Amino acid sequence: MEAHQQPDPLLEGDAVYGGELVTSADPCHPANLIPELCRQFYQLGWVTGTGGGISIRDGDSVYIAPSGVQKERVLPADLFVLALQTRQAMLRPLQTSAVRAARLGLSARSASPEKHYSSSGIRVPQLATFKLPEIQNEPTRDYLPGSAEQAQLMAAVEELGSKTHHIPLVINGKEVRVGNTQQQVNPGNKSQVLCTYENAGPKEVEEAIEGALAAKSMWEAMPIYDRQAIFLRAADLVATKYRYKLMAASMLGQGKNIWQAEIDAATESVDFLRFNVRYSSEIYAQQPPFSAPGVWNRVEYRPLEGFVYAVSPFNFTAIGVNLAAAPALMGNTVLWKPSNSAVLSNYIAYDIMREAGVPDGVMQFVPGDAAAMTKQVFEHPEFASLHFTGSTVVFKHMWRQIAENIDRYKSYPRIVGETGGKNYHLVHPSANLDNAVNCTIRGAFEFQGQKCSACSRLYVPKSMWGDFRDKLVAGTESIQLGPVTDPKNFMGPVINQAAYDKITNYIEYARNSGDCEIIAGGKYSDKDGFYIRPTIVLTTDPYHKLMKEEIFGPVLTVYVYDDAEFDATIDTVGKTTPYGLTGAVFAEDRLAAVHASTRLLNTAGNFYINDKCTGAVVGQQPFGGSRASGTNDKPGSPALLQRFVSPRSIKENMLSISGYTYPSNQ
Ligand SMILES: NC(=O)c1ccc[n+]([C@@H]2O[C@H](COP(=O)([O-])OP(=O)(O)OC[C@H]3O[C@@H](n4cnc5c(N)ncnc54)[C@H](O)[C@@H]3O)[C@@H](O)[C@H]2O)c1
Ligand SMILES: N[C@@H](CCC=O)C(=O)O
Repeated sequence: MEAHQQPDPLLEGDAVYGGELVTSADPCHPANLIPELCRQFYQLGWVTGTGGGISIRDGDSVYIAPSGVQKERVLPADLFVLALQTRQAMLRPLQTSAVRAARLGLSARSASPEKHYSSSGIRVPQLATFKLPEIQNEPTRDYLPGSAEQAQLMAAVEELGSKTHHIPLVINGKEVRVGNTQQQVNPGNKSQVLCTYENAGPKEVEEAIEGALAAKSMWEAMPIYDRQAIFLRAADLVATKYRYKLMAASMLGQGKNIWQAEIDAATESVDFLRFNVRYSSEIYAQQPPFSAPGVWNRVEYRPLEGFVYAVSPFNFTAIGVNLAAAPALMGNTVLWKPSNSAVLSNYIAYDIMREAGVPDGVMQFVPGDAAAMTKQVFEHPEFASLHFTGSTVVFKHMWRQIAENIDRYKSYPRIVGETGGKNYHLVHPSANLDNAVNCTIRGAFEFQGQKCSACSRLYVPKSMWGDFRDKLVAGTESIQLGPVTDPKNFMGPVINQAAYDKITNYIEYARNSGDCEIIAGGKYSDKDGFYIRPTIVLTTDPYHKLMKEEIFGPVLTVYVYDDAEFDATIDTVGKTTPYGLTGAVFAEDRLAAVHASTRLLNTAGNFYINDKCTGAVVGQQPFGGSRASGTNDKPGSPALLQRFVSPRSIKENMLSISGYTYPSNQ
């Protein structure tokens, strides 16, 4: 490096640094950092004096050194500052984050942590151990007829639906239009186009990956309190300013009625954002309980090396929020590919997080061709993690793709996926009948059965079946089905033509099966929207196709067992499907409940006693299943966040040793 002989333009006034103009009066200007750097160099024993100092510009890079320092000791300025601030040597000697980001056209906000985290030159970014605000579940609102909240929500629905929105890609903070667009329609009214959205091609995916990698060093160096503040702010924005807009998009776009939109888009999104913040603090606080005399042991929770790929399903807006936000909170940068059937709500959620302060490049919003984009992402050497929620078949396919690419990767990718279910209600003869019936109607048919947790198989003892059937069928037939814009409707449309065709094929299969009888519903129409009546199938075969496969729609299949066969039925429940997501036992007899709970240990990651098998609440029932239902990493708990960090243990020795021999050598 010949830079020592060059004049130093940065000492002479304004300069471009990290892609942005800084003035020499700015405390973050490299020149103003020199005295502190000299002091640090002195402490490291690299120089004998602390006076003087120069900054050196060499091509794109900026270097800092005290006067007369040996050339090989010179470090890039931004790298050294980072090292001081975070006490980590993030060695990227050839390309500093600032230069890399500047080349990609990112602003210095994404590139130069020292400029944004210090107010007076180099400072330790953490000057206290802060106490978080108290974190509680966001209260649900009732939206009673005639209430102001219902009126405001419906006004938001009206406004959002009054035009076709255009959704861009967002890469490195820039809205990108590629001209290759698709539409998202209202599933309850197919003629209403809610939005057109851009589809990322290979070029945009590459830019999104490179931008995420460039933003990484800035984001991981941001103190956890600042990252937490961003997501707490996002939670508050969802809970207040954007609550109705986000709900309206989930109602119109995903066919949710008011209640279902409230518990998903509003409260669950808020809960994920807030509870994750609390969990991140709990994780950071996990430190070795013991340090030997003269030693300080510490653990740092590093984000993963590389980028995270978040792929979200259509059915929960909140799940999309969590898939992108959870890894980001822990210091990762993320590509978020939303479902084609939920682009509008997911984009609104994304935009809220940007407004809350998520910096450019940290979360890239990239709808697109799922298969092509995923193939490209999985071939990238810095792919660090898949954060997926969706169907089992897609997840298994992705897992195989990752395995095929394993030799390309820098690290073993973390594969996190929550997938399908075939969830059960097992009713014991001692159960409270009305409770079991009503829980089953809700569990099977709310949101049209399009919850991974939805009850889709029911086991009832013969002694109860007469009354049970009457009440179950009467209740189901009384369900109002129609557009979600009418608050009276308990059910709305299923999500799209493919879902409609799949579900109605199952209904027809049952109609034509000798061992099945349709005892409620069975009717459907896709004339205006994708409407399917809640359907109950009674089967005499506990291993019938409809008892085994995920239908993901409003179809419940019932098997009636002999009361004396409760034990055998427990075994049947456990053996019927490859899934293990949710399940419930209904019993007033405590021993029966305990017995079922024990024997069904591995059949459900979320198990309920005398309650429906849906409706897990963040912070209360961490969610997820095992077997074919996923990796059970429990979104809504600290366990999930642990998947997005790679801890580093640090042992610091306070005392020097004076020789290498052991006492026993003497
Ligand atoms: N266990 C859980 O927590 C949970 C929660 C919600 C939904 N789900 C499951 O999700 C499914 C319903 O959601 P969905 O219909 O959106 O699921 P899906 O699997 O069809 O799609 C999920 C995501 O994967 C993408 N995708 C589809 N094909 C792909 C491919 N070949 N390669 C890469 N990506 C691909 C989609 O575009 C979407 O973004 C159900 O099976 C349900 O049980 C599970
Ligand atoms: N968390 C939800 C399910 C999410 C899947 O669709 C529940 O418990 O009902």
